[in-house]
Amino acid sequence: MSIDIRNVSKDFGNFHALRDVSLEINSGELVALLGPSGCGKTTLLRIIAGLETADRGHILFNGADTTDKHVRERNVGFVFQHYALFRHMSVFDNVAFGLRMKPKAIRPSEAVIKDKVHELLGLVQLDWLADRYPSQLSGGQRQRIALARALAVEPQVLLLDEPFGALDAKVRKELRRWLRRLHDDLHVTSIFVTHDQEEALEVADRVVLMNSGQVEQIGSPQEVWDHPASPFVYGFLGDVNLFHGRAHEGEMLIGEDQQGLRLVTPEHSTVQDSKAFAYVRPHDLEVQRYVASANAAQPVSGIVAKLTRAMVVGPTARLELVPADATAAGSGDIIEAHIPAQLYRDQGFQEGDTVLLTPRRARVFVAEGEGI
Ligand SMILES: Nc1ncnc2c1ncn2[C@@H]1O[C@H](COP(=O)(O)OP(=O)(O)OP(=O)(O)O)[C@@H](O)[C@H]1O
Repeated sequence: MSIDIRNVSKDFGNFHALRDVSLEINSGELVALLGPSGCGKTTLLRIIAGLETADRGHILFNGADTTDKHVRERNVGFVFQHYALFRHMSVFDNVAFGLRMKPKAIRPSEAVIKDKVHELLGLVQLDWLADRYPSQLSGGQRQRIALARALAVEPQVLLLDEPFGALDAKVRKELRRWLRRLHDDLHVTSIFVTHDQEEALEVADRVVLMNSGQVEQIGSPQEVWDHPASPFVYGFLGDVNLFHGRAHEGEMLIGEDQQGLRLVTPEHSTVQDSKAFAYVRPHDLEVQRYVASANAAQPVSGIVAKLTRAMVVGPTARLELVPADATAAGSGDIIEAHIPAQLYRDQGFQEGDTVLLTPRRARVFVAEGEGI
């Protein structure tokens, strides 16, 4: 089932929870809605489900408007962060619930229900827990049972709202791999809400980045990671350093003229002396020992910084640095660089060293309203 979200807006009083959101989800796709707390992810999910109505816009399932369709007619399965299992029912009865609630005319026989429930419990690999009660399950097991229950009525759309949000990091990781495999087997059109970028990038076919009720970018995990469309997306997807400077005719200067760094930005070739920001991921910063030139007038091509802290655990050395020229980074900002631990040892770096930082890759954004 394809889902077409067309120009959906929703206000709560004076607050704009969703502003003109449009999005097309292909049949069988697994899409992640990703964004910070309060950006409108759950509201959008609830509107798709029919639990909430949009003030403006439409939701189409397979091209047909759902506006007048009750939540029960939409054939949607849900899984929420807080396991909504019935505490007084066994695992078996929880999974059977949706089937037993069907109108008599289409309700399967108890024998068919039994087979179906065991098939679903097998699918989520928990058949051996059929007789237990929810209180006797781990958090991860409860979420898998919640998913089995949602799948029991063969929904055409599966909506998952932070399904693994309450679980610890290790279980979350296991479950998201498991969810991906399950989706590859079943191909139910699924929308997955999360504020965890790693989760979204690992699980989804496409990621929808939301901010303040709007869609900032839609793309495959690779696309949004490699080509963030806005400073917000860059900052939201992973660690990033922000450098301040000015852009002019295809070049950005970070820091003071003689002690700064020039970045070539052909995409801003028409910009005239505008405030600009460069985003650089910690692993895209090259770190070298700094040797001051005897000729003070000779320009330095890089950012001179002091290594204030080094965490060398495992294969990566995570370095915290403070720029010598405070105008290069935001005032008081620490620069983060990640280099191979072996390189750190080979170079004999130590806390307190002065080093030269040069970005291998940077993304420059010109301040809004300035430049072209
Ligand atoms: N029924 C409501 N009445 C008033 N405001 C609401 C209501 N539901 C949501 N909001 C507000 O709308 C905004 C978006 O809420 P929503 O739950 O969609 O965000 P979210 O992106 O899912 O956040 P989180 O990750 O914290 O769950 C929030 O500021 C929230 O306070």
